[in-house]
Amino acid sequence: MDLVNHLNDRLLFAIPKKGRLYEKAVSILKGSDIHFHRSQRLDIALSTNMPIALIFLPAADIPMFVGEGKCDLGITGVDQVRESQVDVLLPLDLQFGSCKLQVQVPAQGEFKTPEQLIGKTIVSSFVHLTQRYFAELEGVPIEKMTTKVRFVGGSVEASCALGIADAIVDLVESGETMRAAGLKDIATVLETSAHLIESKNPKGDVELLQTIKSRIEGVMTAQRYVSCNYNVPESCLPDVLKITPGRRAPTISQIDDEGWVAVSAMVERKHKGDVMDQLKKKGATDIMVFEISNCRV
Ligand SMILES: Nc1ncnc2c1ncn2[C@@H]1O[C@H](COP(=O)(O)OP(=O)(O)OP(=O)(O)O)[C@@H](O)[C@H]1O
Ligand SMILES: O=P(O)(O)OC[C@H]1O[C@H](OP(=O)(O)OP(=O)(O)O)[C@H](O)[C@@H]1O
Repeated sequence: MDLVNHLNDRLLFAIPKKGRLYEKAVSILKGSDIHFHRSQRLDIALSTNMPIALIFLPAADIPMFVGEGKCDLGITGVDQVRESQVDVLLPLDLQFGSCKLQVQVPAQGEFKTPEQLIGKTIVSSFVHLTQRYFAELEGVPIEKMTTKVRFVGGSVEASCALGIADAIVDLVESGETMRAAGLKDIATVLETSAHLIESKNPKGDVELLQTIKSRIEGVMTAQRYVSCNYNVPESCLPDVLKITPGRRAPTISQIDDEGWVAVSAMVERKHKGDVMDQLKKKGATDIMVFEISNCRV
């Protein structure tokens, strides 16, 4: 199939081709009912049910493609967007790929603060963010800074042990990689998570773009909330509605039992245990929690 000619009338959506963000990005596409089949080794997949082409790219390259309007939408980390210095919209925090870009030094070494690293050598895959951070620390423009920043594409954590860096700037989530390399963090340059990113000059159909955004927003909401349903004496309503105010408002229905009503409300998944305990104490019965498989908000 001549894939390139099939791209003309499609909205182009850039997806990380591998690494930390890949699985979750693909599961968001699935949750959004964007069907596709990706042939082995091909980095372009045409959606089989929507006029969308998925372009699988390295997470670091996605901001550039979206920033230049070559792709209309993308999924990547805020760290990659800031490092690329491109101007894109960030309409949705996808709430995965959360970590921090941190200044790390040998745990047993002499450096305790980032100021002590002024004039030293720092190794990172994020050279622009590192330069900007140390230039600000020195209070001078990047061209005048004395701190040296060197690029390494991967295994940055080995740089201090190998004698090519006094400190590194790298991503930290659990801290395991950092500790295993004998390093500790002394400052945070940036907090990041995966976001939906959007071109400021989209070439694709704007209505379709809105539909995709709304579907992804629905997937995020479905992941964040559960539906909580219970029966309660009408006299207890003021108390229980304080516990389950819902996203907008709870649904209250009459039931075939004099003086009783049924309540249905969206509850944050992380609070569901507490909410059920509190409802029981305030007189609710038959309390049930259901998964929301999808929704539009
Ligand atoms: N440990 C982590 N925890 C959470 N998110 C992370 C972590 N490491 C990286 N990320 C996020 O995932 C993005 C891609 O990182 P990843 O290491 O998967 O890159 P990659 O595309 O596989 O490239 P590389 O080949 O350079 O490793 C990062 O920019 C960051 O937003
Ligand atoms: O704090 P932690 O939970 O240990 O995570 C941090 C590590 O995760 C990332 O690398 P990744 O494992 O994705 O591999 P990479 O070095 O090939 O990018 C990052 O570059 C760190 O090395």
